[in-house]
Amino acid sequence: MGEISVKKDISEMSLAFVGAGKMAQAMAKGFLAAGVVKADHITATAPSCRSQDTLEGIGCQFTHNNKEAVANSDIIFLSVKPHVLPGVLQEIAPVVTKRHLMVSVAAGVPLQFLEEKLPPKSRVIRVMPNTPCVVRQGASVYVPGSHVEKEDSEIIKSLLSSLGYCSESNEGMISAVTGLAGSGPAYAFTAIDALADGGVKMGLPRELSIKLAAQTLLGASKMVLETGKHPMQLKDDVCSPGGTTIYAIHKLESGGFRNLLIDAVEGACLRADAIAKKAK
Ligand SMILES: NC(=O)C1=CN([C@@H]2O[C@H](COP(=O)(O)OP(=O)(O)OC[C@H]3O[C@@H](n4cnc5c(N)ncnc54)[C@H](O)[C@@H]3O)[C@@H](O)[C@H]2O)C=CC1
Ligand SMILES: O=C(O)[C@@H]1CCC=N1
Repeated sequence: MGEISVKKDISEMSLAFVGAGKMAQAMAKGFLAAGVVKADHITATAPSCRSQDTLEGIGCQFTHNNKEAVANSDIIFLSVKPHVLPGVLQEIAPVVTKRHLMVSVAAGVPLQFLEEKLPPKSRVIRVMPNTPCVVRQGASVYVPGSHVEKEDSEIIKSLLSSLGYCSESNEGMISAVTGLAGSGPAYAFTAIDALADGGVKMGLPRELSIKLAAQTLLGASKMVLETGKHPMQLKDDVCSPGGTTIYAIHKLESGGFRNLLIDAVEGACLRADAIAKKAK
């Protein structure tokens, strides 16, 4: 019953994205693809007109007026860059009321900072999404702030679940989530491009090479999620004794493949922590 009534409510709610860039567009398109929000219930704001055509093209409203967009909406996604957020919070704070559920997707900006810049008792949720939510294969985590009610969390969980995997977490984990899942699509895109380069080097046409690389990562990911088997067991199943794969794995290990990926997640996580320190 809870889920049905929450979904019914959401379809009547109005959403504003303050900041109309890549993350906002990915989420807006994902929500529309999922059918959880009506296009004309979404407004996005930005100082320039760069994303106006794209957003209006999918039926959303676009404006340069942050305060007006906030004042006229129920759920506000703060989707500007972290360094822009303090100024935006100062600008919109006078129009934020009990009506509003404020949702920040900004990497590294702590809940305490957000709550301090908004009126007392503002309902604030911190989310770390990723861009694959545009195809409803996102991976996101949300952390409720001090004044968030159970129904607020349910609404956000329902919205984010429509974009892919989502779970509630605590703020101590969010930098690590950022390093792994928020930034992670960029590692995967780089891996796909590099694998495709390998195919091209060995004579495959570029288009086929990219398709094979992307589908191979997609298939491997689905096997991990759907079989429940450990990734290393699945890896062993591909490595025939004395076969081709174990020669490739040896190359990857010699080049520090795992260390590099661990370093990548750590690097992004530490950067998120550094942004958080600056916000204090
Ligand atoms: N791109 C990604 O994969 C992810 C981004 N995020 C977070 O999402 C937020 C936005 O990132 P992106 O979309 O990548 O950046 P972006 O640069 O594509 O978008 C930022 C948007 O904010 C607008 N903007 C700038 N100043 C503004 C102001 N004063 N008022 C209203 N809008 C303003 C820009 O015109 C632009 O539309 C960041 O805080 C980032 O940490 C979180 C997870 C993943
Ligand atoms: O690179 C960034 O800072 C943002 C946050 C996570 C993914 N993109």
